This record gives sequence, C-alpha cells and structure tokens, in this order.
Amino acid sequence: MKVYLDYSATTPVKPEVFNAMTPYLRDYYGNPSSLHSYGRENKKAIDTARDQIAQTLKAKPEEIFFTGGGSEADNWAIKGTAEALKNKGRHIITTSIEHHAVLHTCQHLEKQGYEVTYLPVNEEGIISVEELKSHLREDTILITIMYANNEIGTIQPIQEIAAIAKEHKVLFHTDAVQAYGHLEINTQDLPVDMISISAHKLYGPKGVGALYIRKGTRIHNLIHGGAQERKKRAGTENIAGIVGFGKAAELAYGQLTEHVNHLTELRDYLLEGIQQKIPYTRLNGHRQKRLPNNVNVSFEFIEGESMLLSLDMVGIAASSGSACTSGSLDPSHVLLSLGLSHEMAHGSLRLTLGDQNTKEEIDYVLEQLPPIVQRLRDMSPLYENLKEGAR
Ligand SMILES: Cc1ncc(COP(=O)(O)O)c(C=O)c1O
Ligand code: FES
Repeated sequence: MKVYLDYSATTPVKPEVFNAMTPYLRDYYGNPSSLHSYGRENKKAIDTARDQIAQTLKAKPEEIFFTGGGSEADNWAIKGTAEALKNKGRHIITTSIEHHAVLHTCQHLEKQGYEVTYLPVNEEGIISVEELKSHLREDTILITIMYANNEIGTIQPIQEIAAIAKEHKVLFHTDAVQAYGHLEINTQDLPVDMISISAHKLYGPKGVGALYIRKGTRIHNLIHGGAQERKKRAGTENIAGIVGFGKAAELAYGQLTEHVNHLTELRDYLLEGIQQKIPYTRLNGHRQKRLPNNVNVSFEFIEGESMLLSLDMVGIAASSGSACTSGSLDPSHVLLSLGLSHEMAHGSLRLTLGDQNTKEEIDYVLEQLPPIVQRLRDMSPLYENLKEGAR
C-alpha cells in the first residue's frame, strides 16, 4: 500500500484543475498584454481566475495580485512595505515560528538596518496578544504573523491581531499559505492589509500564488519590469498556472465544509490511534486550534530520520522537523520555539492529510507505525535506561 501523508508539503493537482489548465498550455498561447484576439482570450482567463480567488476571500478582484508562489508573496509583502514606509519607521513584528519565506526576509531586512521583534509562542505554539501589544512602538510599520503554521498546524488569534494592528494603524500581513483552502478567510470581517496564498497547497499547480493587497495599502514593487498586474508585478503571466489556481480555489471553497469534516475526522482518528498505541508520545501544537489536516507528534527516544526511512519502506510518505530531512543542520525552529528539547524535536513526525486519504489508509499507518517506533526505541540507549530505571 502507498499512503501519501505530506499534503502540507504539497498536493497533487486535481483532475478538474488539470483539465482547466491544459488548453492554456496547448492552444491558447497569446501574450495577455497583446491587443489581438490571441492575447485578449488569455487576459480574459486571468481575469476569471482573479474573480474566482477574490470571491473566496470576499475581496475585490483588483486586490488580488498573482505571484510566482507563496514565498514571493511573503517577500513582496514584507520588503515592499519596508521600503514604502522606511521614512515612517523601521520596526517590524513577527513570530519565531514563521515559515522561512518570512523569517529569512526579516533577517535580510535586519541587515539593512531594520529592527525585527520575533514574538515567542507558548508551548502550544500560540502567541500572546498582550505581548504583541507591549512590543508596538511609534516606529512599528508592519506586523507579519502567519495564519496557521505549516509544521504544527497551530492557528493564531488572527482576528485579535488584526484588530490591534488596525487600532494602532500598523499594517498587518498574514502568511495564509497553509490556512487557505482549510479555513474561511473573509477580508470584509478581518481587517488585514495583505495575505499570502499559494496554489500548490490546495490541489493547484506549483509556482503560482497571490498576494491580496487591500485597496489603499502603500507597498513598493518587488519585481520591476512590464506593466502586468496593474503595474505592480512585472513579468508575462503564468497563464495556465493562474487558471489552475483559480479553479483550485473555486473547488476548495465550494466544498470547504465537506473537505474539512472529512479531514478532521481522519486527523482525530489518526491522532487518537497513535496516542493509544504508542507510549511516550507528545502532540506538538494546540489540540483544538489547529489545521484540520495536521498531526505532529514527537516520540521520545528516537530519531525522526530513521523513522521517515522506515515509513517510506512500507510506502508511507511523511515528514519531520529533523535535520536530516530539511537538509539543514538544525532541528526545526518551530519545535524548539515550543520549548521542546533537541531530542524531542528530532523525534518528531508530521503527518498531513488530504482529500484522497481514506480510513483504510489510516488503519494501515496505525498498524505500521507502532512496531517501527518500538524497533527504533529498542536500539536507543536512552530507552534502555528508562526501562532499567523502571525495573
Ligand atoms: C506557511 C508557508 N508559507 C510560505 C510557503 C511558501 O510557499 P511556496 O512554496 O508557494 O513558495 C509555504 C510552503 O511551504 C508555507 O507552508
Ligand atoms: S533526525 Fe537525524 S539528526 Fe536529527
């Protein structure tokens, strides 16, 4: 059996999305900036996708700007604001658990003379809004806090954060790459200025995303060149990608409740099964305030890398916050921010569900995982000590 449980890394393109895209790779090749019919057809297709995405966010179509993915949207929101407001102030507030697209952008700005406050999170991965308030300064120009975390699925108190930002007249950007397609995001109720989203997390193609920019928000361009995207983001459009993104967004929000119910049921079944069958397990993140598709657990006394390889051998694709999988030398900054020891951070397993997963697949995982964990623990000297202590 093969079970894909890494939907937060990326999702497969849905057949309907693929079908919507193919004509734009095969037949309609005009440049949307051209005035002839070849171009006009494609301009229309982009406008349709823009409408589809605007509707899911209850936004105006002219507030949606297509980008080359979530990372670009994050870079644009942060660098574009920093540059536009540099005479007003140079202080930015973010959190210690952001995606690297946000963290590394902030670190880049620090080198340019900006000051960045990285808010800590509690052991469930949530920031304190009181603490956020206490860090606001005269020269704070931007708050950038993710909607939901990609590793532990934790959902931040976005409504409260947005209200604080508005009250203090500070711009608020949220990286909603993981939340989009799982949670309702209504820009009419939520006073947010910028939102990053990405197509490949909701069954759309990779390499296309968008930045929602509320009308009237001051932001400089990131990509300079032609007059595309109302002169805000240059470059001949990725038409097929944009069409696919529009279709994927429409489908995701058309079936949101069913999708979320399906995921939540499987998630809880998986999590409860793991907790029941495997002792010395810790759930990372908040039990309720979490994405419907995220299970992130740490198993004491084992290494995440060996666990992933063993799972892969029995056909289960998962991920972990460990050094070996991410190709970096450090364990996950998110798990360390929760206060986990390096050992526990290394023993973490992220299982993220998607629309194709079934209860049979979860049963298979619940059958395969416990002996794998046990086998790895049997090889661990720390576990040996624990058993001896218990004797
Ligand atoms: C929270 C978050 N932000 C940003 C990104 C980057 O998006 P993209 O892969 O489209 O550049 C990701 C994807 O891994 C993510 O999970
Ligand atoms: S999981 Fe391999 S070094 Fe941490």
